[in-house]
Amino acid sequence: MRKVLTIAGSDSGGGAGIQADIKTFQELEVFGMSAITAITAQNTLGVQAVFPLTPDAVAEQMDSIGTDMGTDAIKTGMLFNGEIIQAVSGKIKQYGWTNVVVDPVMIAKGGASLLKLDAISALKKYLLPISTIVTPNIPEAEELTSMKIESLEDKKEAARRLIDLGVKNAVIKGGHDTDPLKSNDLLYDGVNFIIFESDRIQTKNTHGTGCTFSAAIAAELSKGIQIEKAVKTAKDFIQAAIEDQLYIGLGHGPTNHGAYRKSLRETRI
Ligand SMILES: Nc1ncnc2c1ncn2[C@@H]1O[C@H](COP(=O)(O)OP(=O)(O)OP(=O)(O)O)[C@@H](O)[C@H]1O
Ligand SMILES: Cc1ncc(CO)c(N)n1
Repeated sequence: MRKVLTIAGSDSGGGAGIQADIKTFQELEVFGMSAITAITAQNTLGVQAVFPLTPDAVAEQMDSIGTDMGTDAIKTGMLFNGEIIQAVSGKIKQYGWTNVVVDPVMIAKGGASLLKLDAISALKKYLLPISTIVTPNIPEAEELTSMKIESLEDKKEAARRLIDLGVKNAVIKGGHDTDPLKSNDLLYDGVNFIIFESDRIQTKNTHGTGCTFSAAIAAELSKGIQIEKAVKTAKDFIQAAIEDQLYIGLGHGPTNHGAYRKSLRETRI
């Protein structure tokens, strides 16, 4: 069985972070492992508290995996500060790990900061150059590229700038797009632009969509699947998860991680 490591924050509410990643790995039939960067006290209403771990604590978790089990792919989520980013990048290099998916998590839906502002430069300097794919939403892509994104042309220019930072592929997600009917994602591999179209689902229950999407890409890459196909599966996975609503909590509820596999079973019958 292929193994995938998530390096991310814990979401007590179970919809985002480590919890979303492990559920996604399980559904896509890969063996999930974790290195926790921070513990958040969080629910569908927002983030009540953040308790970061030390860079050494993160590095030791990665050593535990590196010296025994190894991994076929990695996904990074909430990294919180520059010191953790440096520790994570150093360990990825030390173990020569490939298939590195970086979800540059910055701000939670309720506005809480999950990455210190001064850590953005560390992300660009240490992590993006050793990444296979980066998966920003629109505000994150704007931060990383220092430009405003208001059109498809802007998205393409931002994707080009991300590749210039050393990452091999970039997918700019459409969840925060102003288009009321579509939530399209744009993939750029340094040569071609590919648009992954989907209808925008009218719902407030989109907590953890970005975590789930990037975890699904990592799961597929661990199986040796090519980037374009991995992103397509991730897109189908998140579309199914948002569509099959759970109505948990009073705020932005989680998505249903079991929906994609359920839909595959139903089409087989
Ligand atoms: N309402 C929606 N309908 C359909 N797809 C959506 C919707 N909202 C988000 N998506 C899809 O979910 C994925 C994640 O995108 P999004 O831009 O929401 O990420 P994010 O802001 O990083 O998520 P989060 O911070 O909640 O984890 C993308 O594939 C996007 O197109
Ligand atoms: C722990 C954690 N990681 C990522 C996100 C972004 O969705 C969140 N809300 N919480």
